Amino acid sequence: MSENTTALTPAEVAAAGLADFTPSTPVLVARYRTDDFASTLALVERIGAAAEEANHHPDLTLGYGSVGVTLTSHDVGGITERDLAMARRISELAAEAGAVAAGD
Ligand SMILES: C[C@H](O)[C@H](O)[C@H]1CNC2=NC(N)=NC(=O)C2=N1
Repeated sequence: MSENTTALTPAEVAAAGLADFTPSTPVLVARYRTDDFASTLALVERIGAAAEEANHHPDLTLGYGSVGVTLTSHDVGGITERDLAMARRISELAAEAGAVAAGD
């Protein structure tokens, strides 16, 4: 396999000594389509309440007919069980709201 199709390990990336670039932390991402801004805002409100209850917060991108969700555990710089649990909860809330996950 050529060197252009082999995934580098984090150590190999670090050893590259790149000047302006750093590896990003692993994240979970989802995108949900909604009917309009008001329904997106209502879903964001419910996601926010769940995040406050769990004390584990996603990054959200709110749009007219969609919301983007990114989950990672900032304190450890990676994906933890907290992210998996919040992803499951957000999927439940989106389904209850009739929001459709991109790719579905
Ligand atoms: C002080 C507070 O408990 C921490 O900052 C919590 C808040 N919500 C959080 N959310 C996420 N995604 N990662 C964290 O590490 C985190 N830490």
